[in-house]
Amino acid sequence: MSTMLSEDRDFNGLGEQTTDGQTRLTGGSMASIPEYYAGKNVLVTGATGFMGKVLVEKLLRSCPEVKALYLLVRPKAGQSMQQRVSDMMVCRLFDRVREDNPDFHQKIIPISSELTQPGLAISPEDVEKLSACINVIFHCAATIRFDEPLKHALQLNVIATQQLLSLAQQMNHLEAFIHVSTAYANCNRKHIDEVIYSPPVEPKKLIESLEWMDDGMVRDITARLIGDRPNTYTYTKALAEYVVQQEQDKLNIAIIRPSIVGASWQEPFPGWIDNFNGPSGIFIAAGKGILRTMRANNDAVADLIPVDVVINLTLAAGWYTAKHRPKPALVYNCTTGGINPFHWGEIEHHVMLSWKRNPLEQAFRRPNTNITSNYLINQYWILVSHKFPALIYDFFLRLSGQKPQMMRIFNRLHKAIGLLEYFSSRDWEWNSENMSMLMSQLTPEDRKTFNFDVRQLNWPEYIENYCIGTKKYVLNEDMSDIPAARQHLRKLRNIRYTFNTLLVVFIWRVFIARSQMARNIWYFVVSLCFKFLSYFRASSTITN
Ligand SMILES: CCCCCCCCCCCCCCCCCC(=O)SCCNC(=O)CCNC(=O)[C@H](O)C(C)(C)COP(=O)(O)OP(=O)(O)OC[C@H]1O[C@@H](n2cnc3c(N)ncnc32)[C@H](O)[C@@H]1OP(=O)(O)O
Ligand SMILES: NC(=O)C1=CN([C@@H]2O[C@H](COP(=O)(O)OP(=O)(O)OC[C@H]3O[C@@H](n4cnc5c(N)ncnc54)[C@H](OP(=O)(O)O)[C@@H]3O)[C@@H](O)[C@H]2O)C=CC1
Repeated sequence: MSTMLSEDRDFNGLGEQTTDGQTRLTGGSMASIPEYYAGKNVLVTGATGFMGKVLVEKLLRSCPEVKALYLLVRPKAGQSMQQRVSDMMVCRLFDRVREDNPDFHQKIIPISSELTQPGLAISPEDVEKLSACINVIFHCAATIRFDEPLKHALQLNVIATQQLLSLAQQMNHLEAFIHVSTAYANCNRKHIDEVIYSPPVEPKKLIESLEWMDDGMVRDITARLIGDRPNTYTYTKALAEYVVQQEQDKLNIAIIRPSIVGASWQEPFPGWIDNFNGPSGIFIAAGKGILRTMRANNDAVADLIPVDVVINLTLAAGWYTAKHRPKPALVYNCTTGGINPFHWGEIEHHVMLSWKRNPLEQAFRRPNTNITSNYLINQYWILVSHKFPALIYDFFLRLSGQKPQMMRIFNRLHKAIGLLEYFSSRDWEWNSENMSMLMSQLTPEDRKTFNFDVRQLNWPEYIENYCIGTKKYVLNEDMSDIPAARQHLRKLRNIRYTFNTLLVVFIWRVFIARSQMARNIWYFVVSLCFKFLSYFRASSTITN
């Protein structure tokens, strides 16, 4: 890989590598990223998802001469694919593109596709159209659920990728195929290089075996199959990388491996986020005062990466792959830990600070989350700070004739944090040399427009914008309501003080009623207080 890199660096804008490994001199300086995408037809899968949307927006905004974006979209939840794409384009994420070019939607061509179906359920006419015009593919679609049944995860993350690769081979003008993987595809290793590791099993054999098994049988063998990986997601993403690698002789391929993708850092505006995945749901649950404890290692690196950084790198990788056609295919570990590390303990601190400054509306309790790596301590706080308040709250809901709901919310939260704990309790080392190499290949202008230099990332500022982003864009809360949210937190504090005082008095009353010793202590403390009071009164009378 390192030989490959140095060879690539030598091109430095002077030549291109052809598919048969020959270097063809182009004799001039290399086109910038926007110049490269000008006039190109780009195919995007997963465009309605978190990262796909940001990719579409950035491509339209920073490469305004791109010819067309073909989006593979399925109808969902009673909405046609056309309706879904129209809804996507009116969302706030596209405000800046809309300002620059109100007609940007004309460049977007939705193609009906259900990736889990044979042939991706693309009509023959559309296949013909795509085969004739597509220049670059960005494959973002995947199931990212950690509890996905193996068969479905395999269908979408592996088989659909295989089918897309077959389609790509029919495309006459394809210059680059960019596959979005995850930095955790090989999370069973501590140190992860920018190489494709041997798959845990030959994907073809697994696909054939699972074909005849019913869901129950697959469920029974899933744990054995995934082995030391935590879920079917990371397992199938590892298989998908291998499947992509198999085609590297026929296509110009790159694999992007982002770590934990968070809200945007700078673009299109700081803090943009639209989902509860990964840390976002945790931050929100902490801000609402629901999450009080979670298992995480304070000193482990929290490898968050802003979504705009990932997308800038992905677009740059598309440009580089098309121009240089590196063989073997390059893998880009898109991570922050080795360059600008930040730890879960620091994240906790800054998230709490941020919620103090910009509280969420209608919090259940005052935000106060603590992370611990100790299982027993965590279980204790779950009982005291999650289950006990939930029981009391549900009891009052029942008394007032309403349906109890808090315990149900906590059960869902516990399921979610149970699935995330694996990632917050360990740390990994990723080699990210290719990210640095790619940066060195950009023109100074592209380095600004497609910035993925995470050395400049100021974590406290980023975390604050991230929390504000979840408030504004996920929960649709208004920033002007912050004074009311603060007032609500003060009310909660007073309720808590009153509750604690009543609890102490109650417990003490029970003790006094039952124990002579408790009564003696009580009389002793009360008489001591009286003595102090009369001493202070006497001394203040003398000084007056
Ligand atoms: C404060 C300090 C803290 C510091 C420590 C922080 C530690 C953080 C650790 C984060 C580690 C993240 C690691 C990720 C690593 C892999 C990265 C990737 O490659 S891949 C990327 C990572 N991949 C992932 O992150 C996927 C992980 N997620 C999953 O696998 C599943 O969501 C699930 C199994 C957790 C829940 O399944 P299920 O119970 O079936 O629930 P559904 O999903 O069906 O959602 C139902 C509805 O609830 C909504 N909602 C959801 N959450 C929340 C919330 N917290 N609240 C409120 N609402 C929430 C949801 O929007 C939906 O609404 P609607 O659409 O119905 O209106
Ligand atoms: N988010 C993260 O933290 C990370 C994500 N990644 C990778 O980045 C990529 C994008 O992730 P992200 O944007 O967060 O994921 P999302 O869940 O937000 O988006 C997934 C996309 O895939 C599409 N999709 C899912 N199933 C099908 C199907 N059967 N047919 C057609 N389209 C389908 C979804 O479409 P629909 O709207 O119709 O459901 C959606 O557009 C994935 O490959 C993921 O592995 C890697 C590291 C971290």
